[in-house]
Amino acid sequence: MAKLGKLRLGVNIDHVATVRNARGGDTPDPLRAARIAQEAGADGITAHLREDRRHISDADIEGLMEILNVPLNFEMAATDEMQAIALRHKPHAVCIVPEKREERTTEGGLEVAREENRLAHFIAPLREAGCRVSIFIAADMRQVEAAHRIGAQVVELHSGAYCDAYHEGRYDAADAELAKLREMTTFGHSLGLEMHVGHGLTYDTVSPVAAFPEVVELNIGHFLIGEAIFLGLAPAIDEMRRLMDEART
Ligand SMILES: CC(=O)[C@@H](O)[C@H](O)COP(=O)(O)O
Ligand SMILES: NCC(=O)COP(=O)(O)O
Repeated sequence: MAKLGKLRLGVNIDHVATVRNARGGDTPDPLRAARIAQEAGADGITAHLREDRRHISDADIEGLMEILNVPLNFEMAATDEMQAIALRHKPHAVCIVPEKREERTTEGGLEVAREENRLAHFIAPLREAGCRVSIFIAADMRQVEAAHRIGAQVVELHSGAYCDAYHEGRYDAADAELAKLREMTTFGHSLGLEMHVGHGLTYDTVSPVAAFPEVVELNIGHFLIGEAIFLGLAPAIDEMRRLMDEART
């Protein structure tokens, strides 16, 4: 069987900032994590500047723009405040994600189909500024089509439902979620979208997703930062990289 192209690994460093913010000081430093991640072979760094600044801060984004040699994937809600920040920094990629203040994490994908007109106008200046615009959505055909219609270049499919089902032992549901992800990566690719997947991925769940031929990037954070406590960040990334490469063979 032919070997697939190399899959990019974007390391999300949000939860280094979560630990830092638990004490309100400077450590652990997300910028240090980003440096280690890029030295360990991360192909990009992902950071989500939430409206409530619960983890990543404005200063973190500024620092990342200064120090990174790999692309920054800047995750943000579709608000005027975030658009202005993105236009000031012009990161390589901007990923538009849904946000609810009270949620524990990003629970679902963006409702693009319901807000097509507003989102098309929202992303236009980001594209004009040279950012690759990515839309974080559920594996749902209506949303993939809408993301394409509004002019997004990239779609990131939310893998949380698959990972949750797997880790809760609901294997039939996990298989069903995986099948949706598989189908929508093929469909999105057929429309000319660059296909990414992310959220909740772990060593146990990454391989089937990494084997999807049309996927070019996985964004993984919470699990890697957790593993870093036990293994160190570089070895945790190495193991994820190994599993991804193995799945591509
Ligand atoms: C958009 C996404 O899936 C992640 O970047 C996630 O938002 C990380 O931050 P939280 O864990 O605060 O949701
Ligand atoms: N966009 C998903 C992401 O960046 C990482 O999500 P998680 O691995 O922290 O759940």
